[in-house]
Amino acid sequence: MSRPKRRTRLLIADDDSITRRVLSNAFESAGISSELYENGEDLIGSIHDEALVCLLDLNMPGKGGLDCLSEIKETYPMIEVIMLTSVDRAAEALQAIRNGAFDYLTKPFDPNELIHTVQLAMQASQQARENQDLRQAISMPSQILDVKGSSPKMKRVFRLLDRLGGSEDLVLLTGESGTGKTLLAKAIHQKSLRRDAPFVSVSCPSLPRELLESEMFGHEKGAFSGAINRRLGRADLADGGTLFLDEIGDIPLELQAKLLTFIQDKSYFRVGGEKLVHSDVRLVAATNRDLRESVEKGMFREDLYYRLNVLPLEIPPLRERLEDLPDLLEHFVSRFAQRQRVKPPRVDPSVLVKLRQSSWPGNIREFENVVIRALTLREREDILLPEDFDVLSGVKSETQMQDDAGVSSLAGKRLDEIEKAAIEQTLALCGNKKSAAAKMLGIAEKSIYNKVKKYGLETDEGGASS
Ligand SMILES: Nc1ncnc2c1ncn2[C@@H]1O[C@H](COP(=O)(O)OP(=O)(O)OP(=O)(O)O)[C@@H](O)[C@H]1O
Repeated sequence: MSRPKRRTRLLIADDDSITRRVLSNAFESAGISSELYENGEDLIGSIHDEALVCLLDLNMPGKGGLDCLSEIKETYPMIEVIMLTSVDRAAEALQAIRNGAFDYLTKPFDPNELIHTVQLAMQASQQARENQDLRQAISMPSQILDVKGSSPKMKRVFRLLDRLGGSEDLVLLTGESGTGKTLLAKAIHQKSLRRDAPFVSVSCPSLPRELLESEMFGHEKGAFSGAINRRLGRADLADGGTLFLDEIGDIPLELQAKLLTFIQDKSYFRVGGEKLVHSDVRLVAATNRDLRESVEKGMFREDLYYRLNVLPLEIPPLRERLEDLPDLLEHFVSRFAQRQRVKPPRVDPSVLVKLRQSSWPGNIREFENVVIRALTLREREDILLPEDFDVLSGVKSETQMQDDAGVSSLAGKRLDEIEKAAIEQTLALCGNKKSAAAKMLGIAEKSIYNKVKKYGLETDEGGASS
């Protein structure tokens, strides 16, 4: 899978060709490529949302720098604009700052100042985008959640869920990967009085400790190199709603004390901050680890374990509730058809007989993926047949990498190629959930993030929240 080529991040408009050349050479030598335009109209006509910074000559014929600035800020508020001007027009440059420009530079340019200012503006723009991404990670609970299942084990879960929804207490969801903990966390939120406020999730193991702390609790400007602005954390963003702490069993030991205080008082310090911040959140946590065992191994604080374990809710693995398969199958078939805007195919009764034969180690996530694959590749439009699921065994043997045929076909291959293919296929099987894929592959979640980066397997998966 090759990544799309990144578009140029710095756009420059100046009607003077010598200035354009000087600027372009200076940035080139600093490793920053730029796009050059002779006037403001051309720059505005070519601007794109991957641009981080625009350098605009204040005094261009036609559309001047100030006009361009207001158009850019209106359409792309996160692109930073730096004005280029002569010393005698400083008053106009100040007006530009008041209108939202990041800074201004006077001709002749000092190359170091030029590059430094552009780098700062690029960081600021990137930071603004990250903050926006963070806001988008908040899923407003507008859709009705379809939690399926009619097995006695799921009926018990639903009964408990009804009782828990009304309470404000922390709920701990436990269960294997793919059993539906995230979906149930959202259901708990929807059943609560906080349902119209945000549901915000944070995935504990996907980031190194420092970043995770900043992701959860935010940071103040200057907290560490690169922290050029205050950044809100997920705890801030969940104010009034529910904060879902996914994979809490993987939270680094050094952060557990801060989390304990947060759970008890709902207050915290942003990284580098001195003011105690309060957020009115309801907490739901999830783990697929045995936390008791982690406590015994010294990897999890005992006080935090007791604090979390007040309202535990165990979600059973799919193999213990195969009675749910018909409901789940019908659900995924009709959802698939809805999304494709087609009539759902009939399901041959022997499909279920076949599906019952698996133990579904990847639980509902695996089941969902298998059903979607079968629907996509099915022979006949009007009916889903057991043969359409033959791909099922193929997928399994690839991911388990256990069967002899698989092993012999690997002989002589480069190890990194095998690793890349294994990761790619397992991610596909797990709906691009890195945590689930890491578990299946028996590697730490941090490693899968590193390897995905190394092999260029980045996808559109829901960032830190998944
Ligand atoms: N009871 C259910 N009814 C319908 N869909 C379900 C049900 N349970 C899970 N799913 C679907 O299965 C997929 C996996 O569920 P989810 O992400 O909630 O699992 P999880 O336990 O949080 O996994 P992980 O531990 O790996 O994060 C999702 O697409 C979810 O919508």
